[in-house]
Amino acid sequence: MFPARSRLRLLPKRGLAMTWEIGESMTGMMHEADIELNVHQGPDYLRTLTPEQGKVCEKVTQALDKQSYETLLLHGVTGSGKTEVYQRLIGEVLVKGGSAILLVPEISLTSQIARYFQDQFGEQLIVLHSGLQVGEKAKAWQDILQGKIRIVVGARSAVFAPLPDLRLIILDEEHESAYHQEENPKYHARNVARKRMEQLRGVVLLGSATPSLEAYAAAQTGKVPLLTMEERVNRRPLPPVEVVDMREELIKGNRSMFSLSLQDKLKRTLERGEQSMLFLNRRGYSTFVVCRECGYVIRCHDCDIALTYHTQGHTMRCHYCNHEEVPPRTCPECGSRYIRFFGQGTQRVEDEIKGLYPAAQILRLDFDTTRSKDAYENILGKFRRQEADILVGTQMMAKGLDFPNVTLVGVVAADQMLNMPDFRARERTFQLLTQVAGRAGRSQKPGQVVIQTYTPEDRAIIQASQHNFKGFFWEEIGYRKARNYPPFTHVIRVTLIHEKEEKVIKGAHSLVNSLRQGIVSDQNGNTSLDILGPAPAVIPRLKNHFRWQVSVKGKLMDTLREFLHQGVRRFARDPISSGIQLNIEVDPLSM
Ligand SMILES: Nc1ncnc2c1ncn2[C@@H]1O[C@H](COP(=O)(O)OP(=O)(O)OP(=O)(O)O)[C@@H](O)[C@H]1O
Ligand SMILES: [Zn+2]
Repeated sequence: MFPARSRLRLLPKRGLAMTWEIGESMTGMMHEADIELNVHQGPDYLRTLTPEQGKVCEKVTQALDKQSYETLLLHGVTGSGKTEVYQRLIGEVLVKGGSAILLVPEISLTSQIARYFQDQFGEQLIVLHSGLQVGEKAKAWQDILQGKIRIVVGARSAVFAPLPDLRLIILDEEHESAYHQEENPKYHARNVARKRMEQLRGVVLLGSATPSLEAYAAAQTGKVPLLTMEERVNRRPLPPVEVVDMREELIKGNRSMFSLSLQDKLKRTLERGEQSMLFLNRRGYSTFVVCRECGYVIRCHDCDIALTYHTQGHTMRCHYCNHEEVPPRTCPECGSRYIRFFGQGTQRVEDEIKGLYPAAQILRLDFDTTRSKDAYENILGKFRRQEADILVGTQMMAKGLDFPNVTLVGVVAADQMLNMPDFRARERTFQLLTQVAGRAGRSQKPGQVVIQTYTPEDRAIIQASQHNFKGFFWEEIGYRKARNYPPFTHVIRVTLIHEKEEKVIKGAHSLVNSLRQGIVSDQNGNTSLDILGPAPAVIPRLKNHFRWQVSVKGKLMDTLREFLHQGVRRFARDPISSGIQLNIEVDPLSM
């Protein structure tokens, strides 16, 4: 039923003992030593699908057979074996003469997938990503066009791969914002996939353990069929998650960035010779203001967005509406003097671990250590080969990775992401925590997870610690509705960019005025459109240019587009607008 594989090769060590079907014809071709190995690690394509995997494959195959366009959403918990499902489906497509694209959000994940698929697909598969040299890329496209390549695995831009007879595009980790290209040409890989499959009457499969609110909402309305895998492979349990209240650590006199519990678990994991992963949010470009005693975070009254602290001017600002306040000396909630400006780096985490466990081998995976071309692969490769005990990193290592020896996962500061100045901050936090927790205990050894936070009562943290996606979805969707945020509305953001700050500020105000003129209200003064700002952008100054932003929000995209279009035309007639660069983003993924 599945394509014969062209050559025999043993898989890299996975250390999994499970039920394998070993085909007769195969055992005959192997040496005894190999058979021994394969009882444990056999070729992937010989795996027996779990009943849940089987059902999902069946459903998608039916969609493929219809030869009409369809998008399906696969919600499968971490470690439920989505990769295996993708492999079967692609095998299926190949047998029927088609070709397929599998997208992953980050380059670092392509090699793991390629390794997983290599034995079954061999030379018919290619990994495409923006890290390829021009020559390599040109050669790859030629091979693709000539039909030598039938499967493309890659990051975002691989969605454009010109495969003949394209039948299936899979987006793994569909919730990831990396699928959205923010620079010109702006696009979202999901939308490109959809368009291509509409034209070719094929299937788009979105997969994730933490689907985006948008995708899951579409599934709830019945627009997109929902497929689920609720259990991990071999019924392994999801790891228990301990939420540590960092306010109490302070009371205990522990000023380290690691709670006593996390310190203890790290030590024991090291002693057992197992591996740990420690997560931190990406280097903070925004600092929020928190009370270390009660966990209170200062937010904008109108937008419910964490205020961002600016050293310059010693002030806090809302990046949606530009509300500004002086940071309080004492906590408005509990009166404590422990008001702090928050933002920590991976480097500090590494240093502190070295202090606590001098013998531990530590690897760091973040923006700074992965600038060179092969850095990701090198670091992850070392960790996979168990040449290090602890991997410290940002969310770039949160998803998809499958390391059997990782039994402890620690989230150093869950609040860092929760308090990003963005209405999606809570959704992002839930996704990150769930994904991160999903890295632990994926093999026989049971895993455990520690989440450190100043706000253990936050619903994103509670639901993630209970692995409760549905619970989180319904709470969050209610919040979005109450606050009129997407997916109930659309947002278009205009960023004004110029060398002179004064000009940008004047321009931004002029744009708001121009937009206001276009607001039509009903007899009761209600309008279906909202203007947010002007306010400095989250990154207020970039490459020596000042940046301010104005956003418009409304229920209907067409109305909103037209409204903005008219407003920008009026703005263009104001002399202040000359020379100001406008960057317009429709439904931006970060705000
Ligand atoms: N049918 C199966 N039988 C045995 N092992 C399996 C089967 N399917 C998958 N596995 C193994 O289970 C582990 C988890 O699978 P996989 O990495 O595909 O999970 P996932 O659903 O993609 O998780 P995540 O969302 O965390 O990336 C892998 O080590 C994989 O090799
Ligand atoms: Zn505000």
